Formats: sequence, structure tokens, C-alpha cells
Amino acid sequence: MGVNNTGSDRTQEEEQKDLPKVVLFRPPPAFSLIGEESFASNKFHFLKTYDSQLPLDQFLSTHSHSIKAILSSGAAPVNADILQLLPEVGVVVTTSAGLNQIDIPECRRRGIKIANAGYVYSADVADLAVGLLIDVLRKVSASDRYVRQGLWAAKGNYPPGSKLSGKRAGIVGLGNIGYEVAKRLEAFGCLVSYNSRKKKPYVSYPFYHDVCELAANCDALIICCGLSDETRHMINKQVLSALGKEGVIVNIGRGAIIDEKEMVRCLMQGEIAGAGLDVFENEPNVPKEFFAMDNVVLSPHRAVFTPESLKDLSQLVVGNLEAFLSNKPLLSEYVDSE
Ligand SMILES: O=CC(=O)O
Repeated sequence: MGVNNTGSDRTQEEEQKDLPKVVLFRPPPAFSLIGEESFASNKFHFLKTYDSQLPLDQFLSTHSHSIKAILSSGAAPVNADILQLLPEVGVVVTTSAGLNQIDIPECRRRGIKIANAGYVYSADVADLAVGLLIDVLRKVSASDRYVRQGLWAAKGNYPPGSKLSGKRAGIVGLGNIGYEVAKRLEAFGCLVSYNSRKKKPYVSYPFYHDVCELAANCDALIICCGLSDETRHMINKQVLSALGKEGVIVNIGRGAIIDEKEMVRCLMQGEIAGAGLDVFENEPNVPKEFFAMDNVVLSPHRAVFTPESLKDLSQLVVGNLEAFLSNKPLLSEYVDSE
């Protein structure tokens, strides 16, 4: 029997057994980016379904009465079938800002609390949204390719881009992230307006109840809302035609908020002017048509990933798990408010 570094003669495995059990269905990207130990892996027993040879239901049934918490991330669903195998679970802590992978009504029905990444990523995601918008308008990536291909010397100047300042920017979803995008674009001299489920009392930006009307009254539409049954394909043919030939769309929310096939068609036929996309309907697969479009800027769903924010995230996740396990209020509890 090995002696561990606490001086006791119990193996690390035996000691781990006494720790509160937290189940994971998929490795959070942050584990490989900043290290699993940043998530206090010495304080919790992380049960990783993806490391087990057992089928998921068998694995969960084996541990069903000892798992108290779920650590969710990315697209792995936390649905009714899973929750019913875990009767002792009282909290789902997710490393994501988005909650579309979690069956929220089922959690509510079972009295399970939910905590997400809160405000941790808002600034980073807003920065990337503005970056994508500037890139599309000013053709940053496209002209970079032009220079690298030696075309500047061979063919002369690359066609000019379009000015950001003075553009009418329509924010779809004025939550934490949408608000950060709005503040940044205002500072760039844009005229901000928004669509949200409800008018926000704390801002004076013009509010459009109808997203189509918002699109008709802006030059750039920035999608910042979460994905739900209500918002799936909310940006459809009608909204894209309302945005029009000069209009640009940026999506840092979730791919399925836009009807992607329709967006591809609109871009191919010049019915909208360009797109900056960090998210896609069927990630990591991206419609091949985009690859040949110089007016489209593509980013592999990475708006949230900066080491600085991931460090804050790890503290928030650990804080949420500890708070739950000691019956204290969660640090970033999700409440259905908007
Ligand atoms: O997209 C990333 C997230 O929801 O955190």
C-alpha cells in the first residue's frame, strides 16, 4: 500500500472515495487549457463517465446514490433521462455561459439548482463580437490573406472596407454579454438598439420587440442571446432579408439561433453583405460554402477562451460546488428572470 503525501497510509484512491462526488460527462475544455488541478480536484471526487468502459446508464446507476453534483460543460446533455438516474443530485454547475445543454424545467421540477459561468466571460465574448464585426467591415482577415498571397504587389490595393463608426448596431439579447457589446459599440460611435424578451429599464437604447423590425433598422445584427426553443432559428429568411444587402451579421451566441442554410444562401446570393461567426449549427462542422467567401470571418467557438477568464472560471466553479456542499447560496445561481 502506497503512503500518500498527507502522511496517512491510505492510497490516494481510498482518500478520494470520501470526497464529495461530482460527475462529469465530458472533459471541460478548461481542464486541458489551465489544468484540472485548478478546479480543486483534490477537494472533490470527479467521476468521469467518459473515462469509464461502462455504458452511461450503468455507470450512473452504480454511483447513483453518492453523486451530489454535476459539472457540466459544452454540448453534453443534462436531460431528464440522466437526472432520473441521479436522485441525490442537487446542483448542476456548468463551465459554460450558455445553458442550452441543460433541461432547465426538469431541474426546476426536481429542485436542482443551476450555476453557470455568470459574468466571467462577458468581456471576452463582447471583445470577440466587436472584433468579428470590425474584421468583416474592414476586411482584416481577407486583406491579410491578400498580402500573404503576394497579391498586393501583383495586383495593387485591396478593396476598401466599410466604416464602423456611425453604423446602426442591433443587439439581439441584452443580457450580460449583449450589454458589454452595446457599451463597446457605443464607444466606437455606433447607434445601438436591441431586441430582448423584455425591454430593459436600465438602458436608454431603442428597444424593438420584433427582431425583424430591429433587423430592418440596423446595419449590423449581433446575436448575443442564448439558445432555447424560442430562439432556435429565430434569425430566419425574413429577418435576414430585413437586414438587407448592406447588412452584416455577427453570432457569438449559439449557431442554431440562425437558420444556417438560409444564411449561407443569403450570403451566396448577396442578400446580406457579410458575417462574423464564432458559433455554428453543427460544430465542429462548418458549411464548406463559407470557405470561399471573403466576406465571412470564421472562428472556432472560442470567444470565451482566455487564460485570464478561465482562471476566474475555475474559482467560480469551485466556489459554487463548495457553497452547495455547505448549504450556502451559490455564487452564480441561474434564476429564470428575463
Ligand atoms: O459558448 C460558450 C459558453 O456558453 O460558455
